[in-house]
Amino acid sequence: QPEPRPPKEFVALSDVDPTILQEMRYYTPHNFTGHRVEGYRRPLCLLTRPAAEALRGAQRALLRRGYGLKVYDCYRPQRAVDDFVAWAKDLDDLRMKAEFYPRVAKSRLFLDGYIAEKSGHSRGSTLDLTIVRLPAVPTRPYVPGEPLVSCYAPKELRFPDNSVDMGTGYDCFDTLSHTADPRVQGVPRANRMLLKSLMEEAGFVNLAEEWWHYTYRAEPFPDTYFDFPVSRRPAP
Ligand SMILES: C[C@@H](N)C(=O)N[C@H](C)C(=O)O
Ligand SMILES: [Zn+2]
Repeated sequence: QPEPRPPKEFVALSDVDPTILQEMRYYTPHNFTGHRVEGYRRPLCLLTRPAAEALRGAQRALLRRGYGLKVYDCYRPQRAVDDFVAWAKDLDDLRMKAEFYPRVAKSRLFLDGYIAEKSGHSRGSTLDLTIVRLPAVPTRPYVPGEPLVSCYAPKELRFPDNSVDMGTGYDCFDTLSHTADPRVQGVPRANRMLLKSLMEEAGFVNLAEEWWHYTYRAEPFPDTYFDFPVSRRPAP
């Protein structure tokens, strides 16, 4: 049985805006599961065309200020979500807890809204992203088994990320990641609010539990959860 390919309404973000940086975490073991997630065949950001074009608008506004966007996750196949669900059932696998959910019980991650069994990402118009000061400083790869540092430690102690300081790292499952958490003040709060205002201006809506998660309001597939793997469309 041949694998389903991306429908024609989906584009590679790099074809729409090659200036947006990409660090596709679920293609790598540097994520809350500690393994490459099912369905990520390539380190690619796929989105529906309207969402990608709207994102290009936000990027243009940011480039004028000497900053740019970096995406961590875009379209996420349902099989990847199912992989998250299977991982969550194994309560003994706490490999990545010390970095990604030090204060939250693994059994609470779905209940507390940090991961969804039916995710907007699978509809193709949701993405996780941050802001990077340009020129972007190169980052190093994560080495499986290396000592982990909490995602809410001060930025200089966390795993290196060329993102501006958002108060926590990406996929930090903690109330400190709630976009409007009052304990986050000063520069990190201003950075979150800059991302929020840019993204809202471009037509996206934020998830209150995660400063990095946005959905395009006028998404073309509001009821469809796709399951094709992350790979390029064949050339026509
Ligand atoms: C897992 C995290 N990056 C995320 O996207 N969470 C939301 C709730 C989702 O799974 O849709
Ligand atoms: Zn997300």
